[in-house]
Amino acid sequence: MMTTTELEEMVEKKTGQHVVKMKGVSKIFPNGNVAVDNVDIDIADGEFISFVGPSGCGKSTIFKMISGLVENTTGEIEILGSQVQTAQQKRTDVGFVFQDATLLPWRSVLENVMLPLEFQRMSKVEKREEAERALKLVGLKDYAKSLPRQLSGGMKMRVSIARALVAKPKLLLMDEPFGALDEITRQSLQSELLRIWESQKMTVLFITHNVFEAVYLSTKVAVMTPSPGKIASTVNVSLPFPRDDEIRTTHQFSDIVARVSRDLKF
Ligand SMILES: Nc1ncnc2c1ncn2[C@@H]1O[C@H](COP(=O)(O)OP(=O)(O)OP(=O)(O)O)[C@@H](O)[C@H]1O
Repeated sequence: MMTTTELEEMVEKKTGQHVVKMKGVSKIFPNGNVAVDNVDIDIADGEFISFVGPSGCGKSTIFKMISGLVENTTGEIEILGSQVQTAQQKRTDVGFVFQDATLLPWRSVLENVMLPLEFQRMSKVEKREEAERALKLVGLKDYAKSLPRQLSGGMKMRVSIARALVAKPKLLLMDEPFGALDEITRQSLQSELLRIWESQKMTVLFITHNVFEAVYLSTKVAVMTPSPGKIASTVNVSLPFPRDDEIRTTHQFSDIVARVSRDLKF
């Protein structure tokens, strides 16, 4: 088991490179809504950071600015060492997972996972092998030929995660991926996600409304408050990895949950 200090050293060692750097970033929509106000945040390589906050505090807008879908009004955003516009062109570096699995219903599970590789210069055999590898990672290798409608909600989400992982992204953006799942499925997918994150050595940015989920998953939690959307605090989650289910019942876990919940109220 990795101790807290070892974990911090591991993240520290990789900290030479910041995967996301935001400085003085604001987004004011044309109707005057200040969705994000003067956000500064540096996210180190290998970090798992959750953004928690009430509806409307700017979480999705931050993700949209990182992915280049929405332009920032002020400030600078650097992703994987380049300005966001350039990062946008290197699409395979960044993977996305949303609350809705958004699978193509007429395509098999394997064909859905192969989608992001469609325009890559690889042979069909290689594409298939990469998709099979991603499906194995999420524990669905036996469902390659199934159609999405034959899967449960949790399995569909696993396919969606496999599709995001197939191009081996360095940065994975997950916008409330488990929000629509029941609590048991949700907890099992949380454990799976941590196992994948540890084995794939990528950086994950994760949006959730659920403080327990944020603390269980993350190395850091960015607590956001609304009107205007701001990062009120960044809380280090100094719990060791790998994290098993028991960790959720420890005092240390409850203390961090209490700290995040307190910051949410400011
Ligand atoms: N296109 C838009 N035009 C005007 N205002 C917008 C637009 N998109 C978002 N907003 C406003 O910006 C603020 C932040 O929205 P955002 O969707 O980023 O919040 P959020 O924290 O992701 O919310 P939720 O948890 O409900 O998804 C909200 O007040 C929202 O109404």
